Amino acid sequence: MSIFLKLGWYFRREWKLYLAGVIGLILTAIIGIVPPRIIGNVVDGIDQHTLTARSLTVYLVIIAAAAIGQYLTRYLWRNAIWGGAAGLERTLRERLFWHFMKMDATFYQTYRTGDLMAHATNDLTAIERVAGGGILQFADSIITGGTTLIAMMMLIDWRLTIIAVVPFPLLAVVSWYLGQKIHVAFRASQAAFSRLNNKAQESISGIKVIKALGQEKADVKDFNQQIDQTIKINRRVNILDSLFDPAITFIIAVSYAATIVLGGLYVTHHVITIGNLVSFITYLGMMVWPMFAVGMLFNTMERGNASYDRVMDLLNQKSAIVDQKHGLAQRPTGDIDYQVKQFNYPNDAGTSLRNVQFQLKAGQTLGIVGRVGAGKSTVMKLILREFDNYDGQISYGGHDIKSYALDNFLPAIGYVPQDSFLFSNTIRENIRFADPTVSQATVEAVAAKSDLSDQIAGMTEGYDTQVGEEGISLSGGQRQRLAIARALLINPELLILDDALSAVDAETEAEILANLKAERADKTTIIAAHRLSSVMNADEIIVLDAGEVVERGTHAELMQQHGWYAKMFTRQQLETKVEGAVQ
Ligand SMILES: Nc1ncnc2c1ncn2[C@@H]1O[C@H](COP(=O)(O)OP(=O)(O)OP(=O)(O)O)[C@@H](O)[C@H]1O
Repeated sequence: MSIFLKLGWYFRREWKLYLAGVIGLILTAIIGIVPPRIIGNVVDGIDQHTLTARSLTVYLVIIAAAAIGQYLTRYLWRNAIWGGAAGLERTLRERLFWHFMKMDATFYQTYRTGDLMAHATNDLTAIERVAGGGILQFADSIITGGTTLIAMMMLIDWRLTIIAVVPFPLLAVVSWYLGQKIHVAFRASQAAFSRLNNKAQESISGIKVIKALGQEKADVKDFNQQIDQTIKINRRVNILDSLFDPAITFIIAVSYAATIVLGGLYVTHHVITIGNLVSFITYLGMMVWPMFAVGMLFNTMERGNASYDRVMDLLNQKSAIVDQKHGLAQRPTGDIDYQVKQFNYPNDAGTSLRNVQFQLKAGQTLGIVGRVGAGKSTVMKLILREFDNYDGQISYGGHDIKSYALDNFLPAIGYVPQDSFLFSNTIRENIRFADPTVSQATVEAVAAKSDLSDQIAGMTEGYDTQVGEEGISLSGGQRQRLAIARALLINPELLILDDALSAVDAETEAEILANLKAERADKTTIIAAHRLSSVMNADEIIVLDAGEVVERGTHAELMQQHGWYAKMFTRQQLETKVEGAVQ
């Protein structure tokens, strides 16, 4: 029953719809009493030779009117209750999707995509069933069952009714007992489905790697094991499910047997007429569905309850990134002051950044270099507010970045990581993703700055070329350039290129960087790169090692320090020369 309380907020919101549904159900139940009673009268009329053509016609008209009445009332409740269920599904889907949009990087590190998809599909369906089928089963078992019972008692015989309902409490006990077990089993089954979903999602996304490493068989074996495990867990739900129906059938059979024995005795002793007994047995037949409804209701509620708890577990997860209620509503501009004393990734004991400090005037360029895993991306992630749990302060335009409203802060930053996500859409739509209303001329201008125009011109479909899922039909370099064009479209105050030109050749990279310098004279840029020539023109370069700044200065200053930068730069220059000579 608790799921109805948990969904109380929705039923209160949609009370008019549900009231209409319940009224429809009550009317359907009341009208449903009429035909069996009429049939009983007809039987008595035949038995007592009192049935006339006129009374038969009246009976037929009443039955026809009852049928038409039920047609209308059924239409009323179906529309109302199924409409209500669809509304709940919509509300929960929207809420969950919005929640996904707001959650932080830690959330996505904790939950896997397949798991989240399972919550958004199977679990929401189970909850929706409570507001549709569940309400119907609840109302049916109480309204139809109750009305029929009253009719049996008032219109036929109360003693016979009591005998017929003696086995009913057994149904409540069985339903309650199995319902409890189903709750636990169904939660486990949904969790198993999540794992399976996740496995399928990961295997499909990673199919190229699986094939390249010849792991198809091993992966199929792993998948089969997960299927077996899921089926094993589901089997328990099925067993519990299949215990319901026979229990109900058994209880009904006992009721019928008792009714026929006692009813037969009453007829022979003239306590009730044969017509009454026929009506009574028809009413008892009408009790079958409400009794099944009781069983199904427990089942629906427990499934809905288990799924509701799972979805609520997700919705109750709070993002660690707090968007200030009355955050600064302005676009960040001006100088950046980065002062991070220490940063550890959540759930990671190691320190990822220590004493990283730099100041960047509006329009300047900062280069960040260092070996693999030195902390270059981490420096950027803190500016992008992926994590807020650092010791220190990062200011933009004189204000702590945490004091800006996220909706104003993030759109001012153009972030291009090494592997940008592209949507399965056309090149044009990917470029103007941040503003689908911009003109073709604007799209072409940013494509030109990213040195992508010639490449697009060479494609048969040009800007209408579909890039495929995650941009699969483009080369690595084309994907990177498209991502840069997409970031440039918003003319960001701060452009962050996180190894975003690693897949293009040095010459093209130099061209793109020159374009950016010319176009973005008053805008700030941060470039992290492994190829040191990418940052040699920066106003300041910092060299990171194990999360700490070990060298800093301009290119010329760093070359004079004869440290990691100077050594690396010389080596890379030599490699370029050797490559050039070989070609
Ligand atoms: N989400 C995360 N959770 C825990 N640790 C992380 C996370 N992301 C990165 N790290 C760790 O933080 C350290 C710095 O990683 P980061 O990605 O900043 O390095 P990087 O210098 O950008 O490396 P690369 O040159 O390979 O891109 C690494 O040791 C990495 O394992």
